[in-house]
Amino acid sequence: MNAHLTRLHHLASQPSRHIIGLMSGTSLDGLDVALCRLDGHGAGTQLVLEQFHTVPYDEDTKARIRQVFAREQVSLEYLTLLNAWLGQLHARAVLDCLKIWQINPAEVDLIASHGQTVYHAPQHQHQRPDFALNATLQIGDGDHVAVGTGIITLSDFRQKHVAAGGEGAPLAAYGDFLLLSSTDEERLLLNLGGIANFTYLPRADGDARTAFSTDTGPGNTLLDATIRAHRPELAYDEDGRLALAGRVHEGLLAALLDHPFFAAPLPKTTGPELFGPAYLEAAQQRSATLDLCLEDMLATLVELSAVGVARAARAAFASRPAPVAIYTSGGGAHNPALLEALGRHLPEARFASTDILGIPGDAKEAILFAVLANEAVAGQPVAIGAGRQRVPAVGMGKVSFPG
Ligand SMILES: Nc1ncnc2c1ncn2[C@@H]1O[C@H](COP(=O)(O)OP(=O)(O)OP(=O)(O)O)[C@@H](O)[C@H]1O
Ligand SMILES: CC(=O)N[C@H]1[C@@H]2OC[C@@H](O2)[C@@H](O)[C@@H]1O[C@H](C)C(=O)O
Repeated sequence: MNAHLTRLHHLASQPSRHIIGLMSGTSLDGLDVALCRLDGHGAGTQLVLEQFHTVPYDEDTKARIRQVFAREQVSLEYLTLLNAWLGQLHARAVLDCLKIWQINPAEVDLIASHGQTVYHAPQHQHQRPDFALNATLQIGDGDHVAVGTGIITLSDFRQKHVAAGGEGAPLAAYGDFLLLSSTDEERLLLNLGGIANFTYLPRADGDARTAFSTDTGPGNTLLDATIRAHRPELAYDEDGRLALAGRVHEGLLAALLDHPFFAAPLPKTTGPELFGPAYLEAAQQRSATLDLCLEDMLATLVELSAVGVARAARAAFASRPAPVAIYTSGGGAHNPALLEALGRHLPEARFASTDILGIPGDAKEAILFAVLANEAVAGQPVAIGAGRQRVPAVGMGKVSFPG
């Protein structure tokens, strides 16, 4: 038998595994690297986050990704080169982290590599009559990560979800369900990344078929793009200072909300392909706000993100406006302006960070891919959301051997 297959077989039968989760999200701020120890699998999964670091992308890396990111037309040569280049970059980032942590790569059992989403195309978004399907593309090939690190790597998690009838996202529900279901309360796990999304978790003794995750609309993506356009020296509106100094422009907000995505049924996914500069400029034109000051723009975009979350949360809890616990994660959870707006739109909710559940908010997405890899190797397809469209019960991740 192939020695790597023997190793994988051995790993699958062990009581615990060391798995590095890698996530590079829509904000292009860097690569999140989470070294996890995962004991057991399925409902018995126990997680210890042993190390976490975000390896920041330098300006050259950001610029390279932006050449293709969410763009309808790109150079095929450039995309091909970037796929390999990013895989190698991610492999080096893992080795750098292991060196800093003084851990031998041989002590790591698996890498779970999300890669970089460069284009997300659910059917409701691309609306092409010649392609009646959902599709999504992540690059930073897993073979390069495996060969570059010498560690067996699982990657390209989203294709199976699409193949089985999903939109390829959000995948958070599968890991959230295993790690964070509670016997005491129903939960929303709200991730405020470039795109905002949440997982609805019924109580652990409740009906697992009702668990699901959905995108809710923009999180930080339009805020970051707006800052970059007005103040190129700033990466984002730190601590929401500029947004807090502005006032919501109701006309612009109404124009932004006048998009079918916000009324579409759950679960749904989206990306910067939709919520990008063209969408924003069209809404500004319709509301005659092309010369709105930066502070008011940001205040309005914060409001948009919060309204998107609140509308989806109310749809998730349609029949029960009961108090609900909302646990935040992702970069937007550090933005007081966004948290203030969310509190106003969901006054019945209790907000806290996922940190108090033992999952640091900045590491959560990388951890979730480690959990998916753990299930792919040692577990079963996670059965949630049965009866809902677009939430297939599948195992996810393709295996790359280092040699
Ligand atoms: N202190 C802060 N104040 C305001 N905003 C912040 C702060 N820290 C982070 N952010 C926001 O969070 C963003 C990064 O978020 P995060 O890393 O969760 O995104 P991502 O994982 O790339 O996105 P996605 O989950 O959509 O893939 C930054 O670009 C910024 O907009
Ligand atoms: C296609 C894609 O990469 N989607 C991301 C993105 O970033 C946030 C949101 O949009 C979410 O749907 C998803 O990531 C998380 C990790 C998920 O799949 O749960």
